[in-house]
Amino acid sequence: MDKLMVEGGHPLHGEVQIGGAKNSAVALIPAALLADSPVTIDNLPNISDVEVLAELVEHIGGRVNHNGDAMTIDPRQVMPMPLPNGRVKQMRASYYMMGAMLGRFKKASIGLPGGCNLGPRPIDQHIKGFEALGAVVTNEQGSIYLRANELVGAKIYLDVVSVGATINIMLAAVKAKGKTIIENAAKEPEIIDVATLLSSMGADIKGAGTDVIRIEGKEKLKGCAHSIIPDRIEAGTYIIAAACMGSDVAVQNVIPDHLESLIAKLDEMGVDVDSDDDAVYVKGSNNRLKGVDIKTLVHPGFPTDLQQPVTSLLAKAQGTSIITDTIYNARFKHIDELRRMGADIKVEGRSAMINGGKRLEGARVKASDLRAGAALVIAGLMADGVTEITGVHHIDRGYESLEEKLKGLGAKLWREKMTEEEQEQLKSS
Ligand SMILES: CC(=O)N[C@H]1[C@@H](OP(=O)(O)OP(=O)(O)OC[C@H]2O[C@@H](n3ccc(=O)[nH]c3=O)[C@H](O)[C@@H]2O)O[C@H](CO)[C@@H](O)[C@@H]1O
Ligand SMILES: C=C(OP(=O)(O)O)C(=O)O
Repeated sequence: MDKLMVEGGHPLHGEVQIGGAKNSAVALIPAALLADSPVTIDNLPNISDVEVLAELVEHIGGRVNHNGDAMTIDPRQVMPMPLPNGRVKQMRASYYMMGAMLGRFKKASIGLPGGCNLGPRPIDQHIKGFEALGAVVTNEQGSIYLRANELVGAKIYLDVVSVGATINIMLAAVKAKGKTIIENAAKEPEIIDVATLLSSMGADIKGAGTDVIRIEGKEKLKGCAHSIIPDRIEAGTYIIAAACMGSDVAVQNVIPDHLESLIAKLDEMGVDVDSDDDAVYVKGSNNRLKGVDIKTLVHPGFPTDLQQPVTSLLAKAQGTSIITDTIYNARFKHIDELRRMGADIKVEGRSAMINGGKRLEGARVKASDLRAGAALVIAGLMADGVTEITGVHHIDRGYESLEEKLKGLGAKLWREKMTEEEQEQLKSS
């Protein structure tokens, strides 16, 4: 087990290239199972969530050829086998195997998904959608069983705007008989990306990216090639790091429109930030950043996945900031760790009150989840001395080549093996 060491105080400058979106990749790989010939996905991020999904696909008979940032999935030999609990629990998006297997075989059995622990993350809306399409869904001893004689299109109103439920229902509905309408659908760019892939496979989907998606089911879908959109959350993380530490940083291969809510908040704080077609340019700032209030919302609002990283920037800004997470009720595990580093932050309910402008000091901290890890890396870049971050496997779920990319910008960070004693301490903490 590794820990990540970050030596603070080194300014960032230069260019960083952003990879493909994790939250697209993890849906596109299961989507490929719906085709009757190979699907090639390009611009795949090199992250552990992608590896785990590829292993799941191979476990049920799929052939996966992973070469750099391209993956070809041959789904022809896939069988409707149960999916092993262990791997499924390592990530959230293994739930997309339900929609894909249901669409293809009219049945699936799969362990309950894992992913970041951010408070309760039910999947009732996914199940509501599958049931509306005609599936019988049962939950037995921690596994979900889905079975349908046939899938028939339906009108489904989501009680909660859910990215996962929207995509999962799309995956099953593209192979259902007749028309499905998803109302109150999520509008994240990754949903459009999944719809683009499915359309290239021959699916008939209209309205992805709006809150009403209309799908006309097809009997057959074919293989195709697809390139993933850039990861707006990875991009946002580097933009925030640059705002904390940058002199002149270009964050390349992004879709700036996907980052509007972040860029607007940075503007409000006094960060010098600019963009063109596929890059965002940040000029770092000194002590003149102003605290701001932020509320996370569904897209196009401020993304919850940047709530934790941006908290580290707000800890630097002068004055008081309040950040409220309306999506998750317990996404604040990074706050105790930031406090260990000297930040002055209080949590009340779904809000964190940040009294900014305090100097941060390197400390031993624990990444409890993916974006908590990102927040701690950013804090470590700003802090005096060395910050030691454990729980690095969370970071590896979603950031490709984090050290290399940050080192390329002038940061100083490295991995060290944890001693047995440290590993024991981590397990019991
Ligand atoms: C793999 C992936 O794409 N993960 C993203 C996806 O997660 P995920 O798809 O899990 O998130 P959802 O959009 O489904 O969840 C949003 C909210 O709805 C609630 N909910 C969701 C489904 C459901 O059936 N019932 C229910 O109550 C959740 O508890 C949460 O409070 O969108 C989240 C919100 O942008 C992001 O933080 C995650 O990075
Ligand atoms: C919450 C996240 O991921 P997941 O849904 O995969 O746990 C995230 O990417 O910030």
